[in-house]
Parts: sequence; C-alpha cells; structure tokens
Amino acid sequence: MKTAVIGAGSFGTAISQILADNSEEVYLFARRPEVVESINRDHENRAYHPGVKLKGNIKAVHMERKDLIEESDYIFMAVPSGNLREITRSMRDALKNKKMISCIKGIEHPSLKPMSMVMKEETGSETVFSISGPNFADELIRGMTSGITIGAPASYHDEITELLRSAGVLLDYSENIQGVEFCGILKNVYAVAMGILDGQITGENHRYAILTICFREMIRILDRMGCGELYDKFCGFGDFLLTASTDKSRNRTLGLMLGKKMRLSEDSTITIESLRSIKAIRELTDDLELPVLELVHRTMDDPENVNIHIRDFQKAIAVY
Ligand SMILES: NC(=O)C1=CN([C@@H]2O[C@H](COP(=O)(O)OP(=O)(O)OC[C@H]3O[C@@H](n4cnc5c(N)ncnc54)[C@H](O)[C@@H]3O)[C@@H](O)[C@H]2O)C=CC1
Ligand SMILES: O=C(CO)COP(=O)(O)O
Repeated sequence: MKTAVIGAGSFGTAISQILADNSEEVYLFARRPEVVESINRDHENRAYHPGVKLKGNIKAVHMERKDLIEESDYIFMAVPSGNLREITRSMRDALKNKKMISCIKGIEHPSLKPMSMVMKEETGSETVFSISGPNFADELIRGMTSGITIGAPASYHDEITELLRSAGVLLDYSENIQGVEFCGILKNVYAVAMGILDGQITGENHRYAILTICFREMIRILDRMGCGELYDKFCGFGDFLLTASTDKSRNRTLGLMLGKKMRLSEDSTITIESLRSIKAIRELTDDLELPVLELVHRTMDDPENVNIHIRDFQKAIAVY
C-alpha cells in the first residue's frame, strides 16, 4: 500500500511515521519547497519535530504532485480545518475516487460542516473516513502508546487497522464517521474552558467537580449530535481529559492566556482549532443551557471582561 498525508505539520508528520511501518511509501505533502528539501535531505521535520529521525520510506513532496495522490491507496488529511476546502478543491480530480481519512479536529463555519463532509462535497468521493483520539503528535511520532478511534464503515476497519498497526498504537472503532470527528471538535472547546478556569481552581476536588460539569455538558451535546455512544471511545473523554489537563495542548493554553487576559498575537500561525469551532458549536446548541460553553463563548467574544464571565459561570453552576 502507498499512503499520502496532506499537511507536513505536527500531526501530518507524526501520522506519517506511524503509516511508514505498513506502507511501501508515505508521501508527505508540504507546501513550502524548503520543507520538502529539508525533510528529504535530513529525514527530519526540524520545524515541528526537531531531533526525531523520520523513517526512510517517508518522502516529502510538493503540493503539485497530484500524480502521487493517484498512486496512493489512502489519503490522510492533516491540515488546519480552515485550509481544507481550498486544498481539496485544488486536488479535486486526483482525490475524487480516493479513500480519504480526516485527522482534522475542526468544523467549518458558518456551514457547520465537519471535515469529512467538506471533503465529500469537494471531491465527490464516497469513501471519506475519520480518526481521532488522545494523540499529541510529539508522543505519537515517538511510538509512545496512543489510542486512536477509527471512524469508518466496518468493512474498512481491517484495512485501516493494517495501515495504523504500529508499536504503541491502540485502536477502537466506530461506524459513526462524523461522530468521531465531532468528539475531536468538542473536546478542544472544553479544554479552553479548563484553561480559562485554571486560575480559579482552588484544589483537586474543585478541578474534578468542574471536569464533571464539562463531561455533563459534553454528553448532552454528543447526544444532540447523535454520537453520545462515543464518550467511552479514545476519541471521547480520553481526548478531552488529555487536552483539558495538559499544558502541551494549544487549546488549553489559549484558555490559560484568556484567563490571564493575555492576547494571542495577531500574526500567530499556531493551529488552535477552537478559535474557529466555538461559534459553530454554540450555534448547534443554542437552545441548551450550557454554562461552560457559555463561559468559553463569552470570553472569546469579550476577553477583557473574563472575570465577569467567570463570576457569572460560578453563579450558574452554584444552582446547576
Ligand atoms: N498536533 C497534534 O498533537 C494533533 C493535531 N490534530 C489535528 O490535526 C490538524 C492539523 O494540526 P497540526 O498538525 O497540529 O497543525 P500544524 O500547525 O502543526 O500543521 C499544519 C500544517 O498544515 C500546513 N498547511 C496549512 N495550509 C496548507 C495548505 N493550503 N496546503 C498545504 N499545507 C498547508 C501547514 O504548513 C502546516 O505544516 C488539526 O485539525 C489538529 O486539531 C489531531 C491530533 C493531534
Ligand atoms: O488534539 C490534540 C491531542 O489529541 C492536540 O491538542 P491541541 O490542538 O489542543 O494541541
């Protein structure tokens, strides 16, 4: 099998390292020629994973190499959600009959479409699947034990398992492709909340009371979105707990900054999917009373008054 990974960033490089164990070739698509050259020369993606030797059958390629998409059996999408539609549109002809897997934990706004739907729309492919789970790229790329949920029809589970079979990778499965995507989208937003509240948390009892309230809201939203059954999969609460509790998380870090009234620089290129997904999640749940989600939405919308938003949140959960 040959596989292609679109997006030579943190996750694209990490999943390529996993795929390299079971693919003849892994074509890692990068948009900057200097990244292509440096990965192929040094077998290292210095910008994202300095010091990690990439396996020899990972070949960085330019975005124009649509011929290599044709050659590949599976295409993994690992770009930020905001870039996906333009990318799939630009590769439409090469992608149209391909089996594609979204690794993206974002949702399109204002369309409210998950990435698998964007990929289907732009390419006409009917074989678009998803993976998600507690998977910090820096651990995944080092072969550290990581759980991944595969979202695909059962008839594809064995084939995708063979692709992802690698030391340290644990797998579970669902046929709810969009549900697996939605879990990854939702956990980012609630991780922001745990960051915002970190400065208010007075002890471990308090922390886990707040986490329980987050769980409670997330279950209601997952049920609303038809994926409540996924909470005990790797893509479910495992990924939420990982992201909400670990300072490595970019979404949690955004929350920590917001809680301290610190601003993200205007020209930041860091991928923080909750920045785009918060509006979509709120629109999908605007008839539900969700104090945690309300805290995140109000703080992102009006960061100066974060202390008022936290105070109102604390009042809301007092009678929760
Ligand atoms: N980093 C992690 O630990 C994990 C990330 N993910 C998800 O993977 C997705 C990608 O995130 P990261 O890899 O972390 O982001 P990143 O910022 O590390 O990498 C994104 C890559 O996409 C490339 N890119 C952007 N626009 C492009 C375009 N038009 N054409 C070609 N390449 C383009 C960028 O150059 C960059 O190399 C996100 O949805 C994220 O939530 C999922 C699990 C873990
Ligand atoms: O999705 C991730 C871990 O599963 C990465 O989280 P962040 O995008 O918050 O860094």
